[in-house]
Amino acid sequence: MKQTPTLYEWAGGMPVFEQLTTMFYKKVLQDALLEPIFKHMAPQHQQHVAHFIAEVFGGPKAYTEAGGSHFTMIRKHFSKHLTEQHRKRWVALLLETADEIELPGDPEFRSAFVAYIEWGTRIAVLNSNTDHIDLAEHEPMPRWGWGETGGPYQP
Ligand code: HEM
Repeated sequence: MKQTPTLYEWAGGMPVFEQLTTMFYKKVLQDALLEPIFKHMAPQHQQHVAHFIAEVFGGPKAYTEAGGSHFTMIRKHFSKHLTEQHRKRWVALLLETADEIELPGDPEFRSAFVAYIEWGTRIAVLNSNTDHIDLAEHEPMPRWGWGETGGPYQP
């Protein structure tokens, strides 16, 4: 039986994730709605986000090995006051970039990719409108695969 690749492998590995975020944040900084939110971001921001998503998709643990965690990432969004408009634009620009860099376009990969982006961005908006969440600091990184979400989140 053929082994199922991780989403990370199927996407093409780390250079692809780094290309995705590099091109994406160039667009973000040219976008009138998003530029004010991101204009002070750290120069390594693109790389951190690439490493974060790559790890979630089954790639190397570059984000956690550099000292990051799910909690660290969530905390970066605190008090940013993101709106649904910001989120929608962020998603649109990311998916546009995915097409431009020819991220795999097969239905299964794109479905899993979009599902994660939809989930992650909604969480970012929620956490950006608070400065406190009940999440343990050692909470494991999310792991995203090819399948269904497995039902609603019930604490
Ligand atoms: C799947 C969705 C998302 C992921 C995985 C993600 C990931 C990250 C990570 C890893 C950081 C920390 C970067 C660093 O340490 O340098 C970060 C920071 C940040 N993110 Fe997100 N993010 C997501 C969605 C969003 C959305 C939808 C927005 C706004 C529309 C947003 C706005 C920001 C901002 C403003 C920062 C701080 C930037 C700064 O350093 O000034 N994020 N995000």
